[in-house]
Amino acid sequence: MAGRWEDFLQRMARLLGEEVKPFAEALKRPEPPALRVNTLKLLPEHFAKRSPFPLDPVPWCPEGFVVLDARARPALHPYHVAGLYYLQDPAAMLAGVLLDPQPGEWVLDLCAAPGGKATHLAARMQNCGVLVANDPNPRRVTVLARNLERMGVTCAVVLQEEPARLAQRFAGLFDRVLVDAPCSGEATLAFDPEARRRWSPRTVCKMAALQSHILQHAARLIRPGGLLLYATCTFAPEENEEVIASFLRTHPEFHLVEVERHPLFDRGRPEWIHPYLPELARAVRLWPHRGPGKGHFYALLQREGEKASSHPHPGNSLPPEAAKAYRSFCERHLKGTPAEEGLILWREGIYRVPLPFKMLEGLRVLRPGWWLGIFKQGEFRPDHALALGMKTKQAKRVLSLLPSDPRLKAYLRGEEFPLDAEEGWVLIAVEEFPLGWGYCRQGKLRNFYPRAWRLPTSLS
Ligand SMILES: C[S@@+](CC[C@H](N)C(=O)[O-])C[C@H]1O[C@@H](n2cnc3c(N)ncnc32)[C@H](O)[C@@H]1O
Repeated sequence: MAGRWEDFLQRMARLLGEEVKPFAEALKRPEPPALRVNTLKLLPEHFAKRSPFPLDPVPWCPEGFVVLDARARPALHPYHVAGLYYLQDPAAMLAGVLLDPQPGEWVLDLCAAPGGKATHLAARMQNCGVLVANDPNPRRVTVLARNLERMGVTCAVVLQEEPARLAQRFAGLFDRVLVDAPCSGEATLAFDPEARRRWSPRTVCKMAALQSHILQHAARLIRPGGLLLYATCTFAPEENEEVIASFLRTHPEFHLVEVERHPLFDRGRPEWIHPYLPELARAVRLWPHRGPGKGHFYALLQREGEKASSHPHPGNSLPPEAAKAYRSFCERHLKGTPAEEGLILWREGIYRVPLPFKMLEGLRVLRPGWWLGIFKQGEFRPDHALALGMKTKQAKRVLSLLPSDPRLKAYLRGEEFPLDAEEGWVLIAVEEFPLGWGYCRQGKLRNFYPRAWRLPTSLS
């Protein structure tokens, strides 16, 4: 671990003095897993009652808990695939709390993959409004789409774009924007050899330039009076206070917002940069040696002015044959239609879009909205995202399994099993939480659990 780790600690010692010792120890200590309960599925207090693991609340996030049993493997529990929680560093949970998006708003997560913070934003919005979740990295954006799906997010558009292209298309439209910027990742240096290999003082400078570039485009996306949250998981003042100071110099229409402070929050450090800008103290620093998590920097900015106009509504453009097939599926298998407005047909998929589809023309779109199903040869076949975005009480036929039921693991491994039921689609659930679809025919359940999500057979 020598070399870059030592260089990093020397830099930090110049800032922190004696405090660098507990800081370095905390960075090296293995962190217990932490999870954020998905309030789209259940309330934190209800989860706490049924949790298979002992939990300790995260002090600044009502949905967040640290798992107290070091042997627990929450990623392998069926509640995880059912989207009841997202495994997330406690320090990262503060983004959703500080930005605090409201139902009905238009929210943009500009650097969203793999989706820890985006899924939190959607839950705070109660799936109501528009969440544009964007990441330019093609591999990471696929994981982002999958995580949004697993968590039952139905208000998201997933894009793979450069911030400049979004700024041209959506200028001044968003109520809140999150820039969880790519950074030198100093919070991960102790346990991530790849982050250590990449880290150097030059990387810090390069990342600072990229962060300023992203922020500049983010600023154009915010409506008057809207909020912009800047976040990093790194400690270097060059990537934190300096980026914000230079942003404020070139964007006088923004100011730093004083956030409600928890005793474990440290303030931003104006004294670590030149020229001295006292309001930088309004930023928040979380340190690994002072509370749970590996540390983060946050700065909440507000654009001056008042909201001027309301947001455009999506229209319906579903061709009649596709609409007929979708309705006939809903009549036969569901109690009502989960989505009536904003229906479109795009690349054989029927989606519920949260904004006018023409606003997405020419952009690299992964998901224009909630994927309801495929329309092919006159038939509608439900998609996995439909299952995860609905409630079991909305389906006519549900196979509800306990976590200990061997059929549950068989389902997650993609296996078929006998089922004595009428022919048709069955919503498979762990207790009352949907996991996916099966199709029952001739006493057997055909498995429609997506291949990419299946448990390896070795995990029996
Ligand atoms: C810190 S990670 C985001 C983590 C994510 N917000 C979460 O909570 O799961 C930073 C992300 O920025 C993306 N990124 C890299 N360059 C970018 C750019 N020029 N514009 C926007 N995002 C970028 C990376 O692909 C990466 O996924």
